[in-house]
Amino acid sequence: MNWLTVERKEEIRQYLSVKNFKKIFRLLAPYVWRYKMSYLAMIVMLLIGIGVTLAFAWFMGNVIDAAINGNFERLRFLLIIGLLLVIYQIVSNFVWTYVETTSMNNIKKDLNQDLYAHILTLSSSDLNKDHSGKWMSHFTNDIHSVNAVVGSGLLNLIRFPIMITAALIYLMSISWKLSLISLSVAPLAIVAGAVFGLLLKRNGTIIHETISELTKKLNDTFHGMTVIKSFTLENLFHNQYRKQTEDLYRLELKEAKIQGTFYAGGQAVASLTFLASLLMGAFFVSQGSITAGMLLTFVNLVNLLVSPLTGFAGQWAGYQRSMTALERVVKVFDQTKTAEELPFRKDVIQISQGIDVKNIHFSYQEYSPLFQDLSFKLPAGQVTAFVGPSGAGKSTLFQLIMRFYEVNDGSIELDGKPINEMDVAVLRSAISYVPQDTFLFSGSVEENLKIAAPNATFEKMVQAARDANIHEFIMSLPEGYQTELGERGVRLSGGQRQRIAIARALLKDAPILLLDEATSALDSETEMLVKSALQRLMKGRTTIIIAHRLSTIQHADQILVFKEGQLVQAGTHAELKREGLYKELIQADQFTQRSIQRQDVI
Ligand SMILES: Nc1ncnc2c1ncn2[C@@H]1O[C@H](COP(=O)(O)OP(=O)(O)OP(=O)(O)O)[C@@H](O)[C@H]1O
Repeated sequence: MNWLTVERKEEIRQYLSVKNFKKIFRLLAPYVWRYKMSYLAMIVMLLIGIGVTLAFAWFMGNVIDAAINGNFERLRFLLIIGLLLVIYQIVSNFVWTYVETTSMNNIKKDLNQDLYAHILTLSSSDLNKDHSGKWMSHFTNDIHSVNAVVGSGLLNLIRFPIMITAALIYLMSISWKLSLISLSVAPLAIVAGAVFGLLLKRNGTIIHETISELTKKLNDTFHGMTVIKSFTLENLFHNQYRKQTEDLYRLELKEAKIQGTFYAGGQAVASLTFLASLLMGAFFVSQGSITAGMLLTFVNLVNLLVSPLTGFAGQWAGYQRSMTALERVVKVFDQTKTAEELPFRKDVIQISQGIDVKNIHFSYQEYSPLFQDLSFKLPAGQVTAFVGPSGAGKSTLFQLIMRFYEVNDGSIELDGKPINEMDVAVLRSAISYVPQDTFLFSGSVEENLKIAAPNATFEKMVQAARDANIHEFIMSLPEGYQTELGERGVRLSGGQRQRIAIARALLKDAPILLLDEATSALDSETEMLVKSALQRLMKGRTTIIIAHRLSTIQHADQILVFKEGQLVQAGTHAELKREGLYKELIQADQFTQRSIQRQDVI
């Protein structure tokens, strides 16, 4: 059989397997358990509901028989029963919808919060492995599958077998011969259902992947809008997006076709079975083996039996499709957390000796080591500058000092204590990081500054802004410190953002300062404002600067020159300027050279 390729066999094996259940139920069990009373209520309602459905079949048959026999006493009794059944159904429909919706939303809310928290504790290397659009799609897409997996989908998977068994027993008690004839379609229904189920699952999995790709594209579009516009990529992006949405449309259409065929087929099977049972039943009635009422009960029961039979495979397929989405969520939870609890701000510690980088080895990818046996010291209270060509590893050293990544071997010590033995929150509370380009959150200027010290007084915050030379600018904004920043608010220039970052660092008042000097040149006035703000910030702190413009670091206590992960020179500007890579770097920067020469003369 050619069509039964290895991949197909694997696909069928996965479709029939319940192995994935374990993983997903292990993830969801605690959430379900949290709302156990709701589940208990739903299972009780489900069982009563099956009883009520069967009772309706019984009710109709009995009404007919009582009417034929002119038994009005019994009809009155049956009327009361009928009314009670209807009232129960109305009430239970309401209660069911309410209980199911609240428990599902509660579970989704809890899972959402835990997923968010888990992602916040993942290591930078794990986070960088996936596109941010993919991370987003776990929230916007995958998590909603919870409904199908532990909501109505799961309850239907419980309901159907019970319903089938109960209806079958009831049918047999009326007429086993008629039951066997009616059931002859069952194997066909099961096989057809299974095939359609597999098709639905396959298509559904691709739909989830396509949605994830679409989210990635949208994310890239919004983050890269400037690049898109400056390279006039609008048309190209639109074409790519159009293709992706058309692919999604085709897949949804295919799903609709499979589902339509499946439901129509199920309907045909159910109708044919109904007709066959009715005709055979009529014959049995004419023979006097069953009453007309029993026939009515019987055909109703056949319906109750066949629809779950044909529907079961569809449910199974939908279930598996949702499981595929949740599997992606499980994979996120399977990634090791870097901390048991979410780090929170700790009191700032003081440092006396400084940072000692001892024989560290580090690589992002196993096959290309970046640092091998690298050692140097960063004395407390001194200014150290990292210089070197692009890709030398300067930013990576910042990442290692802040423990965004862990060293593979060797250690980085703070006051003699390896940082990987320190509470990461304590370590990071001791460091102010001023990046090249500061991220501003949606919110006011005040909120953006106070992320560094939420309890700081307004006066202290204003003082920090003054020291960062940004207060005047903030006051010129329409609502001063209450002006909205971020995507929907005021946009700041590079120099202004940098001074906001400096104000944040001043407010945080940490003993270690990691400063990634902006690469883009600022105009001379702004540069002066930034420089004087930085002077104030660096005072009394153990400072490490990644220097892109060498003119700024001539007064550094030590300069470390890196090349391809190796420390090639170390010393002061005066010691290093006449030789080696440092000299080459100075020569490469004509502007810097001139400015240094001028100062040398002075
Ligand atoms: N997240 C990452 N995953 C894999 N490799 C990385 C990652 N970040 C940096 N690298 C690689 O590590 C090396 C050092 O990069 P790093 O950013 O530390 O250099 P740098 O000296 O700061 O350069 P620049 O001055 O251009 O910022 C480079 O080869 C870079 O490609």
